[in-house]
Amino acid sequence: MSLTARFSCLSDNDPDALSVEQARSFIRSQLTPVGTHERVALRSALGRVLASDVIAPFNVPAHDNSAMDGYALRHADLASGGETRLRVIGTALAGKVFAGSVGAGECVRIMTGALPPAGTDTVVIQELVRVDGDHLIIPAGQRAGQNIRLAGEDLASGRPALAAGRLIRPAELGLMASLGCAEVSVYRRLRVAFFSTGDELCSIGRPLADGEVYDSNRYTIFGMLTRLGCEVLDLGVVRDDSASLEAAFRDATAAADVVITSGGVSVGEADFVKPLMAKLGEVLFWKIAMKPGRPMAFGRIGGGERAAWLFGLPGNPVAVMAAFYQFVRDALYVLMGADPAPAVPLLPAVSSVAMRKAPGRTEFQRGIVSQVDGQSCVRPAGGQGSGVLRSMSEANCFIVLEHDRGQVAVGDLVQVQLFDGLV
Ligand SMILES: Nc1nc2c(c(=O)[nH]1)N[C@H]1C(S)=C(S)[C@@H](COP(=O)(O)OP(=O)(O)OC[C@H]3O[C@@H](n4cnc5c(N)ncnc54)[C@H](O)[C@@H]3O)O[C@H]1N2
Ligand code: MOO
Repeated sequence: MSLTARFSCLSDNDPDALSVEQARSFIRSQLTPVGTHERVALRSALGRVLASDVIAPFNVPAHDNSAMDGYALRHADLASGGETRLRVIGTALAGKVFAGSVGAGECVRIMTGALPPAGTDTVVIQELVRVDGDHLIIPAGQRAGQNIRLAGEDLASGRPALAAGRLIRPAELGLMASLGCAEVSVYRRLRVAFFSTGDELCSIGRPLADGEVYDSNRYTIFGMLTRLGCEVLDLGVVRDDSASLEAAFRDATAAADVVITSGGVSVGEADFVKPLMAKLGEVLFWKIAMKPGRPMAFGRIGGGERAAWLFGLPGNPVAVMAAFYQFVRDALYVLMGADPAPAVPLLPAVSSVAMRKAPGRTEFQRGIVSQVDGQSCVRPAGGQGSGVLRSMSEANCFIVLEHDRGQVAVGDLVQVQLFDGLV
């Protein structure tokens, strides 16, 4: 039997295919972070992963301060039932310490963020009070300590504010800035090399010959890797011959932590990729019970110091993206040091159409989720062929039809994965 025949994945219910969950946990079990760290200026840390804990060097907020515009007073001065009349003796502004102290029967106008003057313990918001010349009338029902943010309430001095492994998003940048961090220690960028295989592929910038298609996979892969913050190395289109492919694999392995290929992993005459992967390294699995993205090789290529992780993605343009988002993304996060790797939540939505689905594989349909009468509803975004990039572009989510699920009827609850997050 030829190698390509042994790597076949002909039947929809292939007993050799791993389930999506098995493939995910197997990949996860193989990987550890790349390990090398570097210090970068705070802004350059966006999208990177923290390599060491960030310990708060002081309390945040550093001092008690008012959460509202209003009046700072001594709670003990307030009558237990009915109104209280206090004399206003000055104003406390944010960024300026109020010089005096507040005695019995007195209060101070206070702005949000200002330190409560000595003697005060409570702030009453200005909307609740009446001003009568230099006096203030306060209604009953004020709680001791209300509207005062306490020192250390956000972050306590000496405690970890962020743990190593945290992916740095805008909130983390702001948090570290609030601690005065000008530089942070992050994992080095992951180096990912990729190339496309196939004699029918034409790189953009050249006219198409008969039977050729433009290579779009290198652009989707470039986009997905760049968004993940990887250092990308585009090795172009490699012809379907063993020598060129072997040279490309060696170049990629020498330069990168991860090698991604697209095409040539199925059973066609010219599908040399998998056998070569097996020759140059170790293919750990190559079939997943999913659609699209069924043939996907995962393994290690090269040896010793110069070994790289390998993802041999299928050629079909949507299969590339589905396999990347379902497996490669998480794997790259682990290699980048992210712990836990940021998960993409599965959210419930009501299907507005019937969908054909056979049990025995997980399907990732491209969908459009929208709010109808306060409820999330989803429908497929046009043609679901593995080569139809247009519906991938029009979709805003994957509709995830689980392994054991059969047909979907109108009104059934399904799970969706949104393409875009907020931050
Ligand atoms: N007899 C069988 N045929 C196929 C099977 C199967 O099990 N038995 N599986 C199908 C599935 S599912 C997929 S996915 C593809 C994967 O095959 P390959 O990884 O070998 O991909 P190719 O044959 O090279 O290409 C498939 C398709 O995608 C186009 N393509 C490839 N690379 C690019 C690129 N960089 N940019 C744009 N388009 C690309 C290529 O022209 C083909 O049309 O195999 C099925 N067949
Ligand atoms: O796995 Mo293929 O991706 O169904 O097109």
